[in-house]
Amino acid sequence: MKQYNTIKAKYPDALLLFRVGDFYETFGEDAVKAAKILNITLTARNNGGDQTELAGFPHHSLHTYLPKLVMAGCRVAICDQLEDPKQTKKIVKRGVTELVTPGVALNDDILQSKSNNFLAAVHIAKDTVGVSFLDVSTGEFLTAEGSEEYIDKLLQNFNPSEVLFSKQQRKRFATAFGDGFHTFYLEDWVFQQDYTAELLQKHFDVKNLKGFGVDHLEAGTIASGAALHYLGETQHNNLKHITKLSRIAEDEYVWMDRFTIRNLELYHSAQQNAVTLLDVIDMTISPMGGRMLKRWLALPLKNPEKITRRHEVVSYLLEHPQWLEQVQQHIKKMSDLERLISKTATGKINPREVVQLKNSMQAVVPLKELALQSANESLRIIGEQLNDCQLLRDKILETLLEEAPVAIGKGNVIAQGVSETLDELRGIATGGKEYLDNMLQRESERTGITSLKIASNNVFGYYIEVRNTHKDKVPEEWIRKQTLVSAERYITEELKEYETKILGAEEKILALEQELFAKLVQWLLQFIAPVQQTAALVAELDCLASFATHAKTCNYVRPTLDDTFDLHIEEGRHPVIEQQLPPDNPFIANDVFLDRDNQQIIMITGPNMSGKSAILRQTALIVLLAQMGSFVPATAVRMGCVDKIFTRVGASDNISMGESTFMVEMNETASILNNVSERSLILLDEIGRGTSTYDGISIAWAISEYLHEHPSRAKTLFATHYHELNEMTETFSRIKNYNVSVKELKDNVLFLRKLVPGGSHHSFGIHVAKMAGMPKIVLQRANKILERLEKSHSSDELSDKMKDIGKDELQLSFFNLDDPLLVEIRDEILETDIDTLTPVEALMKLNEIKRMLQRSDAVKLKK
Ligand SMILES: Nc1ncnc2c1ncn2[C@@H]1O[C@H](COP(=O)(O)OP(=O)(O)OP(=O)(O)O)[C@@H](O)[C@H]1O
Repeated sequence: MKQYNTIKAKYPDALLLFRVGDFYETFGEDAVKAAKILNITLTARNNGGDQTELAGFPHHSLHTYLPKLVMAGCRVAICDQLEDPKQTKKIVKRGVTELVTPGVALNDDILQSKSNNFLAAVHIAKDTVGVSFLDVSTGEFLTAEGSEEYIDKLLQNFNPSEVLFSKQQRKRFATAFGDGFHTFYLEDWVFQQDYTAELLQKHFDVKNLKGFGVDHLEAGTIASGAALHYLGETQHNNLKHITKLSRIAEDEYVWMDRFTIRNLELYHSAQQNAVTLLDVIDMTISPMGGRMLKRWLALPLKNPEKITRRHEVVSYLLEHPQWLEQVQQHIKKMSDLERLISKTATGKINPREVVQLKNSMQAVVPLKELALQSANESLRIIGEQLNDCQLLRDKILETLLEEAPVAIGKGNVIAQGVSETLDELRGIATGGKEYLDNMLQRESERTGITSLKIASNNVFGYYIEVRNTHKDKVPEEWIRKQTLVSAERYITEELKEYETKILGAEEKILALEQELFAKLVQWLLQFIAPVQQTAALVAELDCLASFATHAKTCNYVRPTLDDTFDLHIEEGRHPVIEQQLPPDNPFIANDVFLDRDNQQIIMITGPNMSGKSAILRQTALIVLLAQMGSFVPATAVRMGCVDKIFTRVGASDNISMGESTFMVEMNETASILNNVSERSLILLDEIGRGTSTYDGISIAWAISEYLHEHPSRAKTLFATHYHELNEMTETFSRIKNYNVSVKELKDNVLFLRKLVPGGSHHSFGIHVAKMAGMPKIVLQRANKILERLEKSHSSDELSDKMKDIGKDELQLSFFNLDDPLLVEIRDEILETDIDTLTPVEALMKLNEIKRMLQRSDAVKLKK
């Protein structure tokens, strides 16, 4: 326990897996935690008078248990035996060989093939924030600097598995970025400029970081240095695959804040099992392609030339289906090149994986040829840059056996002809066995014992076995070693001699194979950069092929980019919803036209559930897909590139997320108004409904007016229940009213889901309340009130009608219901003094009552 305690003291924050013989053991609090997470037995043992908890598992089960511990958020220190217990009489030397944390993992069981596993470090400086993202499993190392909002967006995009910051910034981090991450703090001195710069320069073997274009990002490089420091702390010292530090160029990508990313459900959704855009569009074949697609989705391009180049390739692939198929066939043959080469660098690659590396690079040969032959220039450039690393392939081919096993140390790894010594030893090992066979035959003939057998076990080594019936024929010089029920086992001088030779040879073979394999892995290190570059190009091809496949399957078209500020979508569809509707309920396509001169802001009114949000979101998704380089779900799209996408959803949609409502909504809307640009696309969904009707309308009105008057004239879609906003078109020339049409049936509505010009006059909340199962009596009453109020055009008429309704009449049985909102609605109606209201105010009051009914519906549904 003394040795355990010394080691444990060095890793107080980690769960220590302590190798004892064939087991990994945990003790004390670690054992309690491990037993709970792994569902293994917790026992206790006496430790010098004290009881210590103990839980363990066989060492070969590490790959099953380790991921569970790490995914539960544990940092796990693996303490191994550093010497062969057989070779020492003292306590075996032990030491931590790896510290696995959520953000620093190389284990295939922990990593997801189509997702990066990023470790992030954040450094909050005086007037900026620096961030770094490092995936030790692929070698990607990125940095950026900017406002808290920007860093927050990047954290959302890169979704790191672990985030580091300094001890003194613990609170600031939580305030700025929330508590949704696995976090770990490092001592403050790590986040010092001198220390981190020196660490990075030493790692990259450079005098300064100018070559990476990041030297001006002080906070960013501090964060990067801290991430690198952490790798050292977690015993990851072979990091040759981290070959560069790249800047995330903010100005190259479309800006989307965390709210937009979440609201558009690009790659994660607040609802469990909800289908995301990535789920729908991802048709990549390779893990590196999958990871790149996710990155492209998080960082859509702004530069029209770069986007057009991707569109051109997708067009080419669609026009040449055979070419596309062949490309995909070759990519299919490749393993995860990025992770294989990272494993090579970290020394964690096994023989079978080295063969996979060779076979993957082999598939690059025909891929390169295909790309070079293509008539598309971008593809030819990819072809030129693809490096099939012939030297690497030849060397692996001649060094390793094609069927090399996973485990080194069990033989059959190194090919014939690599080492003369190895071949000789193999000759002895197999020749020795042959000799034993000859000996068996010779001794059988000499002794006349027909059932002689030569075998071996761990205790006696090789022996000759004689059944009891032949015992009397055994020669004198044989030495008896073991007696069984029906046989005796003997050894002979000759047998011992050959055994030594064979066993010696086998041991030497294994040691030599290990040595030769290690040498090969070392030699492979020179190929890190070309393999990484090739992997990135294959990933790019895979993404473009995925766009083409998806475009074909789902009938997407190529968008046309121009340098206008327009957005013209003809028959646009929502890429996710259209996939989920049953065949008998096809998606209804809609046109959306926005520009800066005539139709800058579209007010979309329409009943609940009519499809307003779908139109807003599909517009953003079409723009995003186009700027990623993908084709789009529409019949035609012409657009100027967008530089920022803002989405805001009125607070009541967020109630379920438990956010403070109206304040959040206003804060977020304010941030749009402060950041809006000429090329921004703004989607506002029911903004203002988190407060009373009067406030809500006023705020929605003021926001729309601001956007209209703002010199940026940013394109805006505003979905709202407030029909009052339709009046804005009279004053503001670039605001246009549209509504999502419905057909009114006798006592129901039919959703046509078509966006048509003009405002709408009802919100049909009562119909939706009916659909949601509101008690009939409530509905009847609501309809009656609605009908009378809507017929009223003048104050007098309205007040008469309201008087007509009569307060006594409102004392209905349905108000005895438990729903506190219904009681609130009743009070609202009873307290309304209709005589004091103007017609508009009376109508607003009515709307408020309707909205309360809808909210009541929401409460009911939630229950
Ligand atoms: N164009 C369409 N074609 C077919 N189905 C659609 C279409 N648009 C929306 N839907 C379906 O209608 C449902 C409601 O749409 P959506 O959430 O956009 O309505 P909404 O008008 O925003 O409602 P609310 O005002 O209550 O938020 C969607 O979940 C989808 O299943």
